[in-house]
Amino acid sequence: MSGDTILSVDRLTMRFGGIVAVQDLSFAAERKKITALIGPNGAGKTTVFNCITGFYKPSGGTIRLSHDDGRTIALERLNDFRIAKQAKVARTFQNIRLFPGMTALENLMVAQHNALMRASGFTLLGLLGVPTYRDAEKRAIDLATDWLKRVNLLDRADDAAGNFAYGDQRRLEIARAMCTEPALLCLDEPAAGLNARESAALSELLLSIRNDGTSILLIEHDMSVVMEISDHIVVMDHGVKIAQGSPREVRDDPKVIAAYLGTDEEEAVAVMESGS
Ligand SMILES: Nc1ncnc2c1ncn2[C@@H]1O[C@H](COP(=O)(O)OP(=O)(O)OP(=O)(O)O)[C@@H](O)[C@H]1O
Repeated sequence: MSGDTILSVDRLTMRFGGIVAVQDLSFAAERKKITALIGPNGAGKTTVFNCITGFYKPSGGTIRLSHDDGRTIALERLNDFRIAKQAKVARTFQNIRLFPGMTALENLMVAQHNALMRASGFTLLGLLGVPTYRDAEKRAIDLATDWLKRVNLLDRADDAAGNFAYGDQRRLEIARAMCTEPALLCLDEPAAGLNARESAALSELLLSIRNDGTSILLIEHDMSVVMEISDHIVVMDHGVKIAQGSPREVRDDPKVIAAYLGTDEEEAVAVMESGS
């Protein structure tokens, strides 16, 4: 793995009975960059995410995460809880999974549960008053407040997340993932259901997260977002990688256009229009 690589996927294969959802897929994601995984419906993108984040145990291949302190973690051997905690990989889902009855602030505090429990020494006495716990709690509130500001939801900190507009929920979900202070942020279709103005705000938010030093792996169908913010794009079709490169390289690749044309004309037009 090179010094700049944070995630290295090597010959990843995932079978469901007779279905081969992902076959011998290899790619790398660079540190402090945005890597997009694109492809037509059913290409295998979410399956790759589920393997990286421990929701599926791959049928074959390796997934290595390298931290900037030199530690390398074999993700395919860990469950989802350990991948989040030890490897510091956070993810969002295609379908929003906030706690709808909790306030925006509470959603961001829950994300910091691990750090708070550590500070309590995992005891009730710790929770009740040890200074390290109080310091950790203040830090958690400060971090949550910072993120609410960054996603323009500070004035709604005390409102139930379930009452938020769709675009606001999407941004809150990203803020919640960022409150875990991830090394790698995996976003599964963050622009789904957003209007053009919300998509533009999302692009800006993701670029600012990258510029602050977090590596991002992105699945996205909205080509205006993908082409604008990605540093590197990996294209899948039918479970295999068919192309990779910069947005310009991928946009001009006839294999990519053919893959999109073969399945969904609207998506193909979107790919080509982003290039004009
Ligand atoms: N749990 C599962 N059991 C059986 N088949 C599955 C499972 N998950 C995914 N598949 C199959 O694997 C293939 C890839 O699906 P996947 O959801 O990874 O594609 P995708 O590229 O994310 O698609 P989309 O863009 O529509 O979300 C599909 O044929 C799908 O039906």
